[in-house]
Amino acid sequence: MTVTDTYQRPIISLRISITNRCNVNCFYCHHDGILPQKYEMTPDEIHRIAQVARDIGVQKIRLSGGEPLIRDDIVEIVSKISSIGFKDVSITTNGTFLDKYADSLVEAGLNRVNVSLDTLKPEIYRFITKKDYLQKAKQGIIHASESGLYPVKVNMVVMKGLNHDEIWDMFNFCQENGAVLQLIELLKTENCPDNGFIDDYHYKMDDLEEELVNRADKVKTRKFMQDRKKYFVDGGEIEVVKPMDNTQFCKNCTRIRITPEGKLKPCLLRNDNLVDFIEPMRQGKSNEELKKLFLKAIENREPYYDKCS
Ligand SMILES: Nc1nc2c(ncn2[C@@H]2O[C@H](COP(=O)(O)OP(=O)(O)OP(=O)(O)O)[C@@H](O)[C@H]2O)c(=O)[nH]1
Ligand SMILES: C[S@@+](CC[C@H](N)C(=O)[O-])C[C@H]1O[C@@H](n2cnc3c(N)ncnc32)[C@H](O)[C@@H]1O
Ligand code: SF4
Ligand code: SF4
Repeated sequence: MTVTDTYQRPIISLRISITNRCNVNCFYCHHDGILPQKYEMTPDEIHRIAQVARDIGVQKIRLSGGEPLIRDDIVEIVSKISSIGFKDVSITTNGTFLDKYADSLVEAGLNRVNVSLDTLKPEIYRFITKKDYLQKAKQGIIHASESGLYPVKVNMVVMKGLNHDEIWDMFNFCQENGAVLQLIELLKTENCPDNGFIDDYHYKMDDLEEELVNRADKVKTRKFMQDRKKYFVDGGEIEVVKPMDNTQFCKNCTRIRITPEGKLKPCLLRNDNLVDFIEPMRQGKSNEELKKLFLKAIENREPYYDKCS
């Protein structure tokens, strides 16, 4: 059974934000749209949430944050989720702990990772993250590929005047390491730091997409993945994530989220329609009652760039 929202969008994927903590400090970070949090859920609580999600037809789990690999119990969390039997269990990470964890995560049942890396230049990496972890992040990607996680995607937020001239170098790095390149539009959410970064660095991806169309041997549209385009170039793959003002993107959104404090979050860009899940769960509600909370959150879903425009 798959549940569909009032806009006929099937809910296929749950994104669990397991922490808002991070070991780096990217100046543009939207923390997956989540406001500052005091608490984190335990591995058993995360496991139960995933079970209820499975019961309402969710097929894919993504762990994100903050930096998910900052949690000492990350392997236990992945192992508990994987034991449920999802089609796909993945993590989005800055990669700096991947060298340490990749093998244990594979053993725990993780299928794949997206690793965020915006630049191959040490000084730009430091400017973006305030840390000197470029080598660690690159090593994390290399180790992830070698450990059998597949596909490994490299998430590159494209920024005007900062890294937009590095796209093809990054593509070469991905090609060398068997990774897919994912080019992401810089986005502002209500919890983003108010440092004027959009005015300074927002890069319109239109010219780039034109170049990709010309260079690609083949283009695919990922229907249940927000209608995203995937370009096949010189034996490699480049995906483009361009959400801003994109009604097609929201029209094909099939994901729901949960915050580190256990509130169901119907949309990345909103915090006014959350549904508390953890308190009822801690009070001992049955799976049937908890399923209703998922359905309530799904009922709250609206395509953001349709309603707001
Ligand atoms: N507006 C919007 N942007 C999103 C959403 N999900 C992801 N993004 C953007 O896409 C970027 C990449 O997200 P990831 O966590 O790597 O996952 P993904 O690319 O959505 O998922 P896969 O392609 O399945 O690996 C994030 O940085 C967000 O900026 C969403 O639901 N809405
Ligand atoms: C919030 S991070 C959390 C996971 C992990 N710490 C990481 O960096 O991959 C998830 C993704 O969001 C992206 N991201 C963060 N802030 C963004 C913004 N303002 N616009 C677009 N993408 C952003 C990051 O590059 C990363 O790929
Ligand atoms: S690594 Fe991820 S969570 Fe940490 S600051 Fe950067 S984008 Fe945000
Ligand atoms: S409705 Fe649009 S903005 Fe909201 S989570 Fe889905 S794709 Fe993102």
